[in-house]
Amino acid sequence: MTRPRVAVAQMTSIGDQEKNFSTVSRLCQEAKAQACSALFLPECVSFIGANQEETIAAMQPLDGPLMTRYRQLAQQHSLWLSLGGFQEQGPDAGHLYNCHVIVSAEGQIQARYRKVHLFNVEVQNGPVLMESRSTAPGNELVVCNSPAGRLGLTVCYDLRFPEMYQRLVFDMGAEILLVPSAFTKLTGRAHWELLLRARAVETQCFVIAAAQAGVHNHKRESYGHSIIIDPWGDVIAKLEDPLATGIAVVELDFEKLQKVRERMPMKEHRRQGRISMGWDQPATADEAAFAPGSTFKQ
Ligand SMILES: O=C(O)CNC(=O)[C@H](CS)NC(=O)CCC(=O)C(=O)O
Repeated sequence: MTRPRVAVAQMTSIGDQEKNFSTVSRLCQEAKAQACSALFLPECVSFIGANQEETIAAMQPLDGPLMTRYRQLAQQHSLWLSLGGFQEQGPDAGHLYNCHVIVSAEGQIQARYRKVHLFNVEVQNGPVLMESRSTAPGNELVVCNSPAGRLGLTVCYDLRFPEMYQRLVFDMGAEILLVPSAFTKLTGRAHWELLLRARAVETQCFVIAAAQAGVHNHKRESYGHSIIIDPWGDVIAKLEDPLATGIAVVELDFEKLQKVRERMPMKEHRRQGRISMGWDQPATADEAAFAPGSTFKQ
């Protein structure tokens, strides 16, 4: 059985697309030097602005010059890239999509997922983040085949909405759940690893979570702790320094995934759609919350 070798990245994006691009370029070299077939990068990989105006000014369509350069980078290194969050030109001049893009080793866009759950939260003793002021939500679930396995795409705050992961895995066949993030320091300390391991255990999937780390500007600081978890919930890779820029490399053991799923066949045991909202209510059909939008192309 195959054991795809993959890398999870960690970085500190800033308000300078050129500098972030050269950081990613360096991380690609490292991943290639360690014989990886795929590199997973965090949310806001190409840019983190100091305010919403800067972020809006950074947005580009996926066929624009910046994404074209990231596609060339993937091709040059013959490496699959998960660009965990790209400021994609949105539905109007004041809104972008927080877009997770998968690029193949040939430099083709294989899938794009627009973040569904937007982070409008006043973190206690932390920042006030109102993502929906500048970001329009997506409304499609996306899975995508890759040499590493079948990927389920999500972004950051989505992590707190487990029903989405259930559908990506049990209805759409994902084997690796991606959660590229820019978690705040405070919420990260409290919930990051707990939630990620829970998603891995309850879906029997690998979870790959590339994180933004450290100080981006005078207002933003991220928790770091990029991590890869296996389908039993074991942590199999993390950055030695939870705030450093770099990668952690691991081989994904699909035999273990198969064993975990065989020994506890949760997909078969699932009774979604056969339970009612009360003892005196009839069981109703499972209503689709999202339109499945698989962009699987292979
Ligand atoms: O603002 C941008 O440039 C890009 N978007 C983000 O960084 C988003 C929204 S502010 N961050 C999160 O979702 C953090 C979630 C989080 O920390 C939690 O769930 O606890």
